[in-house]
Amino acid sequence: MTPGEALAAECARYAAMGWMRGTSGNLSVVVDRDPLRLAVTVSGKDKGELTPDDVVLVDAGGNTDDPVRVPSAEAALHGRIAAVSGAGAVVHVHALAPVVAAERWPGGVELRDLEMLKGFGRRAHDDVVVIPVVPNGQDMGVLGDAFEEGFRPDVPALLVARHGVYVWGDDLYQARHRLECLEWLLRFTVEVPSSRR
Ligand SMILES: CSC[C@@H](O)[C@@H](O)C(=O)COP(=O)(O)O
Ligand SMILES: [Zn+2]
Repeated sequence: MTPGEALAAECARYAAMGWMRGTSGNLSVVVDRDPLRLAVTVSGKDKGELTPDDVVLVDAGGNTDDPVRVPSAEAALHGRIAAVSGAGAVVHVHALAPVVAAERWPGGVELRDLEMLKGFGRRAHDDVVVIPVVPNGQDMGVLGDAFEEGFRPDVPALLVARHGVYVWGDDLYQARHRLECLEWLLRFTVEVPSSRR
């Protein structure tokens, strides 16, 4: 499967889950490590209707020499995440639970004692996972700095307040499973009162 085919198929899956409403969200895969180059989804299109042609090659700063296609407005953050974490794929969606969780716990969202943590690469018990939260903004350099400041190699996710969630992994498949588990974990955390957790 080409990067374009894989990214379009993955976007269709997330869109069907209601996580890419109104053209929101963007996905990328690393196609070269040195220098870093990524295939990223184009900007502004309905992510549930992408074709394999709707991806752009960008450098670590999100810049492209493609004369036609416009890369995601958030391509530079994908580049920063891939560079810092070593991930092979980065996914960003606008699911609601991550944003509600970031709103309630702006200093970081704590997760513990839940079986689904295993799907996020952590232990179900005796392990506390804190998902970092950074303020939203339109400057990807500022967002990237905030991400890097709170980066921990064992937490492959970032919540952007009043915006959405980024998750990464070795490939799109691992990133998907981490995202699906994290969304479940955050939904549980916002819906169950702290006295019951
Ligand atoms: C509903 S607009 C959302 C955008 O501003 C942005 O946050 C987003 O996720 C998609 O941007 P895009 O440039 O299409 O990749
Ligand atoms: Zn977004």
